[in-house]
Order: sequence, then structure tokens, then C-alpha cells
Amino acid sequence: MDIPMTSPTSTPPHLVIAGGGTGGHLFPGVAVAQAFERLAPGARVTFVGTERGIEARVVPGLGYDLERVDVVGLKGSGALGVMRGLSRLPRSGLQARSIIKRLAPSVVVSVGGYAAGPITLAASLSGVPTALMEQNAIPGLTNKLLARVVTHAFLTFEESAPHLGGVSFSVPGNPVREELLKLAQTFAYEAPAAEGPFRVLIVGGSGGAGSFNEHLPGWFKAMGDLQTRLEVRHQAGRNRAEAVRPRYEGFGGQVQVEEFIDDMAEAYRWCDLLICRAGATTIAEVLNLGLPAIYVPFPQAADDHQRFNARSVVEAGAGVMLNDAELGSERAVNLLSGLMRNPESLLRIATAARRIGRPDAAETIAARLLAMAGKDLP
Ligand SMILES: CC(=O)N[C@H]1[C@@H](OP(=O)(O)OP(=O)(O)OC[C@H]2O[C@@H](n3ccc(=O)[nH]c3=O)[C@H](O)[C@@H]2O)O[C@H](CO)[C@@H](O)[C@@H]1O
Repeated sequence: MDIPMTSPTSTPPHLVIAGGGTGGHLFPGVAVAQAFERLAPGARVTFVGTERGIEARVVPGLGYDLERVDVVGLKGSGALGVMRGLSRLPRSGLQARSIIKRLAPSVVVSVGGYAAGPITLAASLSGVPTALMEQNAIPGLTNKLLARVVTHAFLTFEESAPHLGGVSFSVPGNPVREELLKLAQTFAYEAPAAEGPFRVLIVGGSGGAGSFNEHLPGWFKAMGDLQTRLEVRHQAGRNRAEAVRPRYEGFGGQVQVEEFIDDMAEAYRWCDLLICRAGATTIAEVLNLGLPAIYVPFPQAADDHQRFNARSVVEAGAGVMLNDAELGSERAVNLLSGLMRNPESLLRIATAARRIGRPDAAETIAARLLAMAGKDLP
């Protein structure tokens, strides 16, 4: 692979992870940060994001430094939003240049999201080796633009390559955080007993899903006698749990509604089935653990990328797809009843999922970033 390498040096490498905004962008960056430190003990990792992004809540707790840039999105934010975004570009460009000068990183990787743009561009203009990680089958706007300046793209889906011009690329998969990889090493999905409790984990991406909050309580209440077997853990999104709880009134099973799940490893271990969006990072985690999932792509996702994310998974028999418009429909009720009555089908899906997980993605990417930084592996 034609990744330019600088000559090995003895100072510890400094990796900058640029971007974030959502968990789907940030957590693959965390996974690479953890792998980078495993491969190069003493290495420094700094995240650069925005004050509004999930990184502002998560990164300091993980013990990494976080720098903030003032940047807002352009795509899908209306004429006024585009104007506002454009007006801040010169300012974020200057901020980015000064951050890169001060941090003097050995290598910078974009994980996508708006903050990735100015930082990765500033690094590239300063001669710092740069790369991008694209989680989705159809890349986001920032990474599409950055593909013109970075030297390498790490992809989850090969089908995203044609959207990224002629950039050199590899397809290591979407990296998964250390705690989930550790769980995957000892975890083996066991299908629930045909008559026993049936645990459903609902995850609407890092921000929750409005239509899950609206339609899932009704779906479960339409499950007839099977309701009494259902134990539901419903992640509703920040400041949305209060509105969701009353919608479960009259439900014959057990339910717990939460805003955000900090310990995803524990939640994944607990469940018999996931009902989730088709965000690329959730998919990567579910495949690594080998869990059965019903994927409901977010219909408003840019370029419908979630549908494309889920497509190859479903084609491999490693998950089931349901349209957002079908939540709570007769098809949805029949689908869930069928899975509850047929544990072997859940096990089949879980086994197929596990087969296409990519547990080495983080280490593969980290090793290549180290090489780009001019560091030999110990
Ligand atoms: C609405 C939207 O456009 N979402 C995009 C966003 O991801 P978004 O953050 O919505 O979703 P993803 O499913 O990719 O990732 C969610 C991440 O957050 C974690 N998590 C989630 C809920 C929770 O309570 N606790 C928790 O820790 C999950 O374990 C996972 O690591 O970026 C992804 C990666 O580019 C895209 O594929 C998604 O389409």
C-alpha cells in the first residue's frame, strides 16, 4: 500500500484525532486512540472537536486532551445556516492553524464531522501526514472534501471509495472501542429460551431516534400475549426520556427508559435482540459481538447512507432491515413474534453477524498511522 512514511524518529508520536459531533464519528476515533497507545506506549493523543459535539461530554472523561474549534455544518442547514457556517470558516481556519502549530502532531486523522475539516486541512497544508476514516457506505461531506488533501482513506465499506476521488484507500473496517473488543473475546450469544423472558435493547444512535420514541411503545403493546415475555431497555436520547415513559402505559411487559447508555458493553451483553438505527458504528459493534439486530435506517440521513450501511449486513444474513414507516405495523409485529418464537433464527443471525465483524480494524489503522508518523512498531 502506498502510504508515504517519514523516517523513524525517537520522540513519542503525537496523534491528533479530528472531528466528531456524534458518537458514530467519535467512538471509532476513541478505538484508534486506544490501539495507538497500545502499539506505542508513551504516545500522545489529542482530540479536536466542537463544544456542542458529544466529544465535549465524553473525551475529558476518557483522559484525553480535547481542543475545541468554532465550526458549524453547511449541509442541510438551510440558507441561513449555510451563511452562518461560511461566515465562520475564516475564523475556524485560523483557529485550526494555530492549534496545529501549537500541538505539532506527528499525524492527523479525520473521523468525519464538521470539526475535522479545518484541522485536517491545516495539518495537510503544514506538511503533517494526514488520513481520514470513513465509517459509512456513502461518505459525509467533510470527508468527501478532505479526500482531496489527505494521503490515505481508511474505509468501512469498499463501496464508499468511488465517492472519494482517487485517494489511496484500504478497507480495514470500522474500529470498535477497547471495552467492546474485550467483551467480544469472551462473549458468545445465546438465544433465549422459547418461552422465557425476551430482552430487547433499543438504541437510536447516540442522539436517540424520534420515531422509535413515538412508535415502539405502540408496537410492543400490539404484541398480544407475547408482551408478558418482553423486557425492554429503551434509549430515548438526551432530554427525551420523560416524554417517552408515559407512552408505555398499558404495556404488559417490563420497560426501562434511559436518555443515554454509558456502559454499552453491559447493555449489549444483556440483550437478546437489538432494535437500532443503521449508524455505521452501532453496526460495527453489533457485528463484532455477534448479536441479532433489526436495523431501521434513519430515512433523513444524508444520501440515505444508513440504508446502504445496512444493506450488505442484511445480504449476509447478519441482520434484518425494517423501514422506519413500518415501525409498529403488522409486518413489524409479525417479525418480532416470529423472532421471539424461533430462537434458532436469532442464533443464525448472530452467527452470521460475528462472521463479518472486523475486530482488527483499530490496530490495523493505528499501525498504519504510526508508520505515517515515521514510527516503527516496537
Ligand atoms: C443520525 C445520523 O446521521 N447518524 C450518523 C452518526 O452516528 P450516530 O452517533 O447516530 O450512530 P452510530 O450508530 O454510528 O454510533 C453510535 C455510537 O454511540 C454509542 N452509544 C449510543 C447510544 C448510547 O446510549 N450510548 C452509546 O454509547 C454506540 O455504542 C455507538 O458507538 O454517525 C455515524 C458514523 O458516521 C453514521 O453512520 C450515522 O448515520
